[in-house]
Amino acid sequence: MNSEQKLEYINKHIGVYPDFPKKGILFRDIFGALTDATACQYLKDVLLEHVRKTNPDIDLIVGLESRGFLFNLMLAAELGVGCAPIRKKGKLPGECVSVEYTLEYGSDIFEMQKTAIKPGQKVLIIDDLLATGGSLSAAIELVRKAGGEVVQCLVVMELAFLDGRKKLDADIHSLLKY
Ligand SMILES: O=P(O)(O)OC[C@H]1O[C@H](OP(=O)(O)OP(=O)(O)O)[C@H](O)[C@@H]1O
Ligand SMILES: Nc1ncnc2[nH]cnc12
Ligand SMILES: [Mg+2]
Repeated sequence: MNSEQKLEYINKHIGVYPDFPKKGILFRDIFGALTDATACQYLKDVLLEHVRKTNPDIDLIVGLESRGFLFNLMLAAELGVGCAPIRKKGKLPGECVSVEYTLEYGSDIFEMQKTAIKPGQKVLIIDDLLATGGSLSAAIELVRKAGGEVVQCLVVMELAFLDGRKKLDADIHSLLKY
């Protein structure tokens, strides 16, 4: 099975919920795919294939709470690098950098530990979905504030009609576009 066929299979298993969590939002639920054993395997395959093909020079994977965490340890372990979290406010101990942001259906504060990134480390940021780009934009800012260099941002799904990538000054990659 090639990567396009695997992506088609994954796409069929992603849940689609109108008006969640707010009226007018079409929610794309990655967890819907994860209950299927084959979709789990294919997600791992296509993400790794993508990173190996684009071959970014990276030292660290940074995953966004919470759905980004589904992928950051897996990618880090397979690629032989470390991983670090960006979390919603108040969850991380020690000194943190923080950024307020808005997303498609709300707003929040993201934080990252100052010690998570060694000066100049090259970072790949991973998340499940790019919508308005508010979350990824905040993540890029935090990685830079913490002393890292953003080499690539990777998401499984991109809501391309929202044009979120327009506000992101980094290399953005997505596997499924809507
Ligand atoms: O491009 P944006 O408009 O910023 O939206 C994208 C973000 O929204 C969702 O996360 P959410 O904040 O709902 O939290 P979760 O991952 O903890 O479910 C999704 O997992 C992305 O992280
Ligand atoms: N439409 C959507 N579906 C799932 N997660 C999201 N995060 C922001 N917008 C979203
Ligand atoms: Mg999220």
